[in-house]
Amino acid sequence: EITKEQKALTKVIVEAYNRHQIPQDVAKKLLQDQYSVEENFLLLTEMATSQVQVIVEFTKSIPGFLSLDHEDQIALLKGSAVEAMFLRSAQVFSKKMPNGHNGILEERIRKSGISEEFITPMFNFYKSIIGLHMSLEEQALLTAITILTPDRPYVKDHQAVEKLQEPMLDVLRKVCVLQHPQEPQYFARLLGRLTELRTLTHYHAEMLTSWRMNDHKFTPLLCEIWDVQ
Ligand SMILES: Cc1cccc(C)c1-c1noc(C(C)C)c1COc1ccc(-c2ccc3cc(C(=O)O)ncc3c2)cc1
Repeated sequence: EITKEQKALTKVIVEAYNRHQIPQDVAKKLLQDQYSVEENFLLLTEMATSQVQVIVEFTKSIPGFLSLDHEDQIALLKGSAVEAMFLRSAQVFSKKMPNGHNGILEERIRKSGISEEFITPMFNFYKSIIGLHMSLEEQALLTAITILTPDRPYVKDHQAVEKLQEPMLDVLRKVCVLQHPQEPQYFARLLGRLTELRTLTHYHAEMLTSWRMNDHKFTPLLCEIWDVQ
């Protein structure tokens, strides 16, 4: 069923996903005890900056990515960073973190100057992802598939990106059948999450605007990837 090549591809993606993580000293900062809106915003900015670096390194490990047109590489990263971070931060909530990160991360996000109209869809998404109980392979493959979305803005060579994304979709479909035999629609549900992620990217753009209106500062890396300031 799963070919040798597909096994090898999954192994490369899962290893890259495991290798590139937020450094524990950055993650531990979530536990410090200041909980003001300002403090939470600064902490989340630091987490997001570190997470973007992790996503860039993970993306560079995706077979074939570095052979894409360089401007397309940038367009794919800019177009998928927020979605990859939603997926990644969702894993924090679903892993019952030993040091209780998930409750703390949720509390800081809820108190960081994000308006209620975005908080609701955001945590509905988190709930729906957690409810899927994704395996590590599924998380890693879904993140790679999200990054390799051909129809991001400014991508020139759609076909080259499709050629990388399709084998990932094929192996994810087979992994889902193997790991959720009792749920034939599981793969379709996973892809449905990617559609929901697109709407969150739209909300996120508005979140950025409202933060900027209240004169919140971002790091140079976030300004570059999100085209702000
Ligand atoms: C608020 C929001 C929601 C979703 C996506 C984005 C980009 C934003 C968002 N939008 O803007 C911001 C900042 C700039 C205020 C954010 C904040 O993003 C993040 C991104 C990632 C994480 C993150 C990722 C992995 C972790 C691993 C571990 C561990 O393994 O122990 N622990 C903590 C971790 C924290 C937290 C906040």
